[in-house]
Amino acid sequence: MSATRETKAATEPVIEVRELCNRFGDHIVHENLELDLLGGEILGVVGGSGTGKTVLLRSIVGLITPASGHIRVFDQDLTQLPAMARSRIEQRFGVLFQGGALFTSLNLQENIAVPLIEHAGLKRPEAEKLARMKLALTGLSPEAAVKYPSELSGGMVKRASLARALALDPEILFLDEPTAGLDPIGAAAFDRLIVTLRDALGLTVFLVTHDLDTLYSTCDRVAVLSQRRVLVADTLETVATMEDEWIQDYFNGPRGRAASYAFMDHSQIRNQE
Ligand SMILES: Nc1ncnc2c1ncn2[C@@H]1O[C@H](COP(=O)(O)OP(=O)(O)OP(=O)(O)O)[C@@H](O)[C@H]1O
Repeated sequence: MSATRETKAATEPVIEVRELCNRFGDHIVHENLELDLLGGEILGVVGGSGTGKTVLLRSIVGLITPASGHIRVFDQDLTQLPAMARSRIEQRFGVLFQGGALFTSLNLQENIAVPLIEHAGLKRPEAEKLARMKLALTGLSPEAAVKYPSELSGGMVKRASLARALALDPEILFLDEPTAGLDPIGAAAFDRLIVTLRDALGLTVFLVTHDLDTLYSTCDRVAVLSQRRVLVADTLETVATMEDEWIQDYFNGPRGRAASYAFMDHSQIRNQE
């Protein structure tokens, strides 16, 4: 856990994934995968390329139907629910996809107004007013609200996409590689924004990332995907000491050590010197 911010105690699981199997033809991605997401936590999901992090996220949010297994959210098994009931639960999710997935033909406030009109039944002027508030929440100015995605920097696109993910006041936020493509300063600012929003809005966050700085600066726990399952889900300190080749290369290779050192508090650094 980062020494730079206070840990908010995670409580009961809000998502329980059990015996999850996903396959594409002969290619088995997950086999009896088990994972809990605890209320109020930021859970980092890491693993080598192709280990199925995005497939796991997409299975939970309902974009992939698993071959078998159970995904219990707020004590209801999504794999057993009729479509309407499932959709009601999914409306409590906000998702930031890789690349942002904004509509290129709409400006930012129109983009964020779409879910407010479609799912919350708001009229366009109210929806766009609320959209501007959501944009402000993610640090974007009123001037940015009338810009089109092509007119924005990568960091602004990420913030706007986050504003859209927050449009319907979700309880659980899913982020797929939120800092990919951002420069280190933009990425660090985005990391801080995630923690601030989690604390201010009481969110629970499922965060897929390769970014070690993001893990150290935001996550309460880390889940490592390997060999078609979750190898371990625990605090960074515990995970980083596990005797597993990928974990050791990732957390204790040069980049991992640099990230860990950067987020240690100074007394820990002094004790090591
Ligand atoms: N729609 C699909 N059809 C066929 N195979 C798929 C599909 N979606 C994902 N896969 C395969 O499932 C595996 C896991 O993909 P996934 O995108 O979840 O990996 P990942 O861990 O998120 O990787 P990365 O870190 O590179 O983004 C990959 O081998 C991928 O090719």
